[in-house]
Amino acid sequence: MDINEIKAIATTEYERWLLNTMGDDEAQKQLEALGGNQEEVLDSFYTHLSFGTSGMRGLMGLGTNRINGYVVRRATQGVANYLNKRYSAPSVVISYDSRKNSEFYAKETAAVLHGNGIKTYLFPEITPVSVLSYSISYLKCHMGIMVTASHNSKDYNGYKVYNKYGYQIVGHEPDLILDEIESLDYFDGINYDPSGVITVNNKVGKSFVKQIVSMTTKLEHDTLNDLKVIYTPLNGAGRKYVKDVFKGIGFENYDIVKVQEYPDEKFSTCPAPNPERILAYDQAFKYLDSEGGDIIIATDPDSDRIGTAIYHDGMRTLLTGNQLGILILDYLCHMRPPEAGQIMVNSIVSSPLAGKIARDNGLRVVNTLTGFKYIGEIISDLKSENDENKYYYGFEESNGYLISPFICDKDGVSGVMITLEMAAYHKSHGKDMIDRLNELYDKYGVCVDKTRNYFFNGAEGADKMNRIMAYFRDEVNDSIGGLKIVDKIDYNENTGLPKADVIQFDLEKGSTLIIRPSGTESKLKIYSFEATDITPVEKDIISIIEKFKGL
Ligand SMILES: O=P([O-])(O)O[C@H]1O[C@H](COP(=O)(O)O)[C@@H](O)[C@H](O)[C@H]1O
Ligand SMILES: [Mg+2]
Repeated sequence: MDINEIKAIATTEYERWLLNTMGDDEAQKQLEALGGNQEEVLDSFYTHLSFGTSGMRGLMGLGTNRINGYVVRRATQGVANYLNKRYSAPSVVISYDSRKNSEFYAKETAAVLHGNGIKTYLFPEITPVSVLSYSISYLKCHMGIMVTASHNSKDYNGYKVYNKYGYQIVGHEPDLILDEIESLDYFDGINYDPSGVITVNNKVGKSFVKQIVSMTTKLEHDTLNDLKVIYTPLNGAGRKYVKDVFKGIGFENYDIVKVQEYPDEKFSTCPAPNPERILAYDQAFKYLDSEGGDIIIATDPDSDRIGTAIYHDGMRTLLTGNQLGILILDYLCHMRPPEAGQIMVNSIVSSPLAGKIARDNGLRVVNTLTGFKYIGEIISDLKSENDENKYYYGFEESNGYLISPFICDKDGVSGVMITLEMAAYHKSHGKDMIDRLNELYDKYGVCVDKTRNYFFNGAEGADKMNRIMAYFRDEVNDSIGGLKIVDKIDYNENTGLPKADVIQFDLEKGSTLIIRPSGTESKLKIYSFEATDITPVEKDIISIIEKFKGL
């Protein structure tokens, strides 16, 4: 389809929405405001939101390619139809984070599910997504839904869907649910009944915290409390649970960044509430500068990502998701050595250094595609064979960690606990986290990892990203930036993993480059792992991307 046909479809759909939202004054106002901007109409209506790496996610606003009440209710009606066909008496638990409209969409989701005769539980307040995952088995539900756009900026929202095992839907399930959704209209055939939704009681959360506290590595009280932590929930759902875990393990030496302690739907002091980005630590560093402290720990708004930053040699230093993953692995191996047959699971974009350390400690390493759902699937398979003890640890590059198979999703709350214990342990040996990392580089070889993001907005951006991927797939075969390509893996071919739009280049001198479009944001991600300086490679890649950007 060429761009003019796509524009025509978007305009027709826009006009249909104008007609069908009569009576909804707010929607009419927003649609009319959109009307003057052709590009906005195109982006809002050129496609229907679909399931990406982590559910349905998009900018909030009116349109089929946006998150709004109409899109949420239609998606939920599709989910309800799917569940009612599959189970005789399905039940669902719903949670939400702190962003604008999250509570409203969660309530709309509950009303539609209940309107379809589904037993529906709703958390009474903002709750981490890992608690939602936990609550699915606790409440014996068939599904869980979390309203969140995770770490994205304030204008986004989304809808994560969990299966009855507690990980985000994978394989054919998203397609089956999408088929149901796509057979529906946005304005008709949606059942709705907000009465009779059950409020989740606080036993679930208490049991979750108890589980986490039982996973502590039990440092001496003084060793633990010699570390001063500045914690920021980035205005999200982590605060209450993290505080309860601190209490449970006897940790008192912390401050919470005041301006980020409670929800602020504008994320005024952290416009990018993403623990992967140094910007997110700005307030926490200011706090540390005035109040003192050893490390900063941050969780994202739905509290499944966690990151950490310190002053090292006087410089503000953010650990990458891989570095933190490696340090947690190293610490765990020291405190509770792996048993024979145990596995570490990580994604294909995780640092090869983690694999080296894991193997050296007797672990078997299993790689998955990007998306913690694939790690969750492995845990769930182990559970179904009563083999969950084989799971030792799992992590992914984008700041997701899980130190025990007590749930099937990454968890920021236990992540905070283990990070603080690891840092306290190293402090008691006169080191900070970077010192320990350098020791690991000395032992296993340097592996510098970097993830670069290139944003491409809207319909045209999506098209450009496709063309860039095609270019790397078809045209780049011999060398990049003067380094010879030793091996090239296209994950769209048979690699033993599900097919995915990912290309990996193994270069001479032990470097690796991986390119893929993000499944959660409109951007291309380029990951590099280098044993050597690959600045020329970086330059080459950037010039290719810039060329396409300008086209
Ligand atoms: O947003 P979160 O914290 O749920 O994190 C989500 O996005 C990450 C990055 O995905 P992508 O590279 O496709 O953008 C995934 O690895 C993760 O498993 C997923 O849950
Ligand atoms: Mg998140």
